[in-house]
Amino acid sequence: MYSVEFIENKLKILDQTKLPFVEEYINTDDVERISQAIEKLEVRGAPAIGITAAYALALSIKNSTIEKIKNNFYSAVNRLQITRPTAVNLFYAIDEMKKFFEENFNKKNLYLLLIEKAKQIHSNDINLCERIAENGLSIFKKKSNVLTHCNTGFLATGGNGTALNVIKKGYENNLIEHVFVDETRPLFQGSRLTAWELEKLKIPFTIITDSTSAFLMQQNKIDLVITGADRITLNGDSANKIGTYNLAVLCNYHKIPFYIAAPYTTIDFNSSDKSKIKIEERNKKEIFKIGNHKITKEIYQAYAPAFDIIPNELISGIITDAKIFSKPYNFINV
Ligand SMILES: CSC[C@H]1O[C@H](OP(=O)(O)O)[C@H](O)[C@@H]1O
Repeated sequence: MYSVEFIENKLKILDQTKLPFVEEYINTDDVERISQAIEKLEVRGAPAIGITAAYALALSIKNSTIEKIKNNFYSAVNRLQITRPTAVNLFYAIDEMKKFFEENFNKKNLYLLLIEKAKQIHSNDINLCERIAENGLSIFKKKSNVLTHCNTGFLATGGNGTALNVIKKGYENNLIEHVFVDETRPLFQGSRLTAWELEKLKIPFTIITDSTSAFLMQQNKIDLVITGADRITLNGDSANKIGTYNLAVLCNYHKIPFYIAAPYTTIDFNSSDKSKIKIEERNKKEIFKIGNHKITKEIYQAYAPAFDIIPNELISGIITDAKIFSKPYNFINV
């Protein structure tokens, strides 16, 4: 299974808002519909939205006349660029596709070439996921109880995932005792998506509320924490799902290793530190409801940042496709 697949000249998106109860797909070749799928988190996860954008850019010229190719392509660039601001993988993929478009603009079969480029970005991520998982094995000093936050499995990537793929590989090597899964409010990527993936993988897990992690740490029930990232700056400051900073601070207090797993496509080589990271702010209504069920009055004030920032000093190691980086982090020459 994949979060997204390119089949019969359309993008097939597994609608993650319907999981874990319904496996329903969005089949489309329309850039606007794909952009909305990213904004509504029907497809989500830093690498997955980059891959999705790459296919969308190829599809943007699928039925173009020669005269309209440039306008259609760059309109799609502009539309996709404003979908979600934090995951740098989105902008990495857009830049890769733009460069390829400009280099091959005069070629007759440009649409097919762009599709092949998008497929290359997709298959590259499949490979990066596996290398992250292999590199991550060394973080397990014994059979461990692991806590993770949000969703970082195949639903969030083009392959088998980042942090959740490290957990998968660890389990396959008899290094995982149990996985604690933060539900991850307000959109429940943990209790809906990570739980669904771990069920499929037959890995033992327990869902907890986001506020339970501290109590588990206090009882010495967590051996390590591993999460993903949406943007990592050159000095290792990292943005990830809201609530990750809480975990990093707790790990520091309880002397529990805190790891981040991410491919190089999540490293922002243009940003020196956390001051440069733009945090997506979502509609406050996402806090006021669970699914379609309202839980309080929408007239109330609320604040819904989708991510927070983990300063590099709280990160025990950053597991990438190249290796595990340690402090002091410096990704300039990666
Ligand atoms: C492997 S990247 C997963 C990353 O993306 C998630 O954010 P969202 O669900 O809003 O796309 C979360 O930050 C995960 O760590």
